[in-house]
Amino acid sequence: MDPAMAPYLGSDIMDSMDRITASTGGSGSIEAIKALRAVQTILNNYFAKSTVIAREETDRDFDAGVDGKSIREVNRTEMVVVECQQPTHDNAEPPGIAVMTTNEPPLTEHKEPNTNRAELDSINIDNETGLNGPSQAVDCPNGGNANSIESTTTHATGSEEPFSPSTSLTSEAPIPEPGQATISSPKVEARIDSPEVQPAVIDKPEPASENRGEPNTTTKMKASNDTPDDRLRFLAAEISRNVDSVATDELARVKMTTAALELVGAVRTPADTIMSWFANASAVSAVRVFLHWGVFDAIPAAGSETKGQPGVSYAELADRVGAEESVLLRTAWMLMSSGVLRHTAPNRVCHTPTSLLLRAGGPMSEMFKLMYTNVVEVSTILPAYYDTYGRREPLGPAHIPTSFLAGSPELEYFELLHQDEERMRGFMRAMSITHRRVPTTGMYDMGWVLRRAAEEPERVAWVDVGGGDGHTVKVFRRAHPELCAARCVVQDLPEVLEAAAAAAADDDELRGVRWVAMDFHHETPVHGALVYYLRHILRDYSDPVATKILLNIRQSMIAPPPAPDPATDAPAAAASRILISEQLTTTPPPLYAAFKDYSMLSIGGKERTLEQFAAVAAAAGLAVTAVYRDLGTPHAVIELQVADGADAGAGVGG
Ligand SMILES: C[S@@+](CC[C@H](N)C(=O)[O-])C[C@H]1O[C@@H](n2cnc3c(N)ncnc32)[C@H](O)[C@@H]1O
Repeated sequence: MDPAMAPYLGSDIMDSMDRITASTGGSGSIEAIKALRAVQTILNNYFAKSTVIAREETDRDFDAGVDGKSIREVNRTEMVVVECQQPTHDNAEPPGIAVMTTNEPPLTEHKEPNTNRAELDSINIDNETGLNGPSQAVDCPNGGNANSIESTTTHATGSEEPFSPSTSLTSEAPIPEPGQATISSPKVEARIDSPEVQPAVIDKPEPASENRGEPNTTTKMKASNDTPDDRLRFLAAEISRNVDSVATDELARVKMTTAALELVGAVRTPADTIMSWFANASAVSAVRVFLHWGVFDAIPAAGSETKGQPGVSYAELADRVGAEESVLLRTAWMLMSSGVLRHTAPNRVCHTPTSLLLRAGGPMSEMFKLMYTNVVEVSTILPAYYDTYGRREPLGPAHIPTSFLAGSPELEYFELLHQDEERMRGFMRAMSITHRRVPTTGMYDMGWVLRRAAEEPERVAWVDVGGGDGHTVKVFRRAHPELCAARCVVQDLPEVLEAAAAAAADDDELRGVRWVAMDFHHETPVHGALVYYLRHILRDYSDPVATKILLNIRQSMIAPPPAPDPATDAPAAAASRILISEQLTTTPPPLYAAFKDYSMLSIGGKERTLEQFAAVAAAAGLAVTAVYRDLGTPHAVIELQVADGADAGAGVGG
């Protein structure tokens, strides 16, 4: 897009809005159509820009698998310190008052938020621990054989990450009011990392997309939301404001998408809204058919033009997939009008970045299939499911809608997946692309973990509970090469780890990581680790099941130490912490967050609010001690420790 156009796009919409509100009778709908067109122009320009990004991602995801190094790292964390129910020792914070927030300034290079670089640099690296060694270092204490699986038990349930909503009518972030990513207090006090880091007073910077010498967005927004028309003007301005940075700034992209989609929704008629659901559903249906026929693989990729012509003719394509040309054409039209495929004159069809992601074996194509089953197919039996089990949340882990759909209600979700090896592999592949939409690094302050790992070399530093094929550990170790592989453990079901450990043998980034087979419904075999990391685990389960999983982990944790004993002056072992990396749902959630929660119903899981996480934690004898919230997505890291008075684990060791 020509950047010179940027200032005019917003005013175009605003002019149309003015004309809508000024007009009466029939002309109002004409103006509404003009406004919609203006919004469409914005969206088209936006998607033209995002196409460039998508193409990079397409190549990366498809040709090279997920490459965490090229994932755009945007520092966008807000830390919320919640009421701290413990610990009680001397250097603990007093039981806190709720909700303080910070924003980090955007960074040109990645670092973990709130991490004190100087402090990290001063860590006395012990060569024996491998903490400063090459990332493949395997000679750390507690080191294991990359290919060994250390214990075996069986089975469980789980879920997957829904696919990108970027071209459908969804909103990604919990930003009911775009622009509200900044919190109003000019100075906030943040307890960075209790109990080991002193409280700090931090000046709140403006996020990049708002820091352009324009009037304060939050103030403007509040002033502009008095009437529905003000709201429309605000949304138009919000889109305009973010145009320049949308291709480079993730937060700007999210704000712009959220505002544009809300704007479209606001100027559409209710009947059009209802019909648009079925337009989206038809595109989903067409994708499913084309996946089944192998159409996305039969269209040549860019660069393989025949006789200088892009793509392939409809007749040739129909021939390649064994379909009648007219039915192929009508299905393709559905996808062209949805921006999934591109028509070129006279009778040819080409890939777009979206359709490239749908080629067989790609992680996005696997994600599509998973979501198709869990959302679309499950929807066909949901009324019957509720008639059978009652109109209540599925408690699971068995007797969930997906197992009901499969005709095997007695099975848990992962038992279902394991019945079909290809489906299971597809699930794991789908999980591997969640890092950009569901940030892994960049949210949590890793300072204490790295420091304590150096100070307590006998302890396991990082246990990825339900870590699958280790892709998350990989991403963490790229960001923190000091995190020695042999101090990291990936725990998962035996059947998952068997394949993962074998594949890891050829992967330099995973060499030395320990693989511990287990069933988190029954045990947590690694005791006294610094961190038990649960990414996308609890959301797969109902409250009672999630509580049981946390309870099992608590048995292995070290509780916050009592006050140091002046007689011995022995330094206490750092308390173990659980880090839950998941969506933090707001009430009410925006569309994308609601959709993720709704899709979790299919497997008996749920996305949770902070209060719901705190309740599940409390039932397991744990307390929420900090929350790091991502500003660009609805995701957060919720930190738990053993609550005051609760029994804790068995002590240090592996
Ligand atoms: C939704 S995936 C999340 C994977 C990974 N943590 C991530 O963020 O991509 C759930 C993981 O939990 C594992 N899992 C399911 N049931 C389990 C159980 N009973 N014990 C251990 N792992 C289990 C699955 O194999 C899968 O790897």
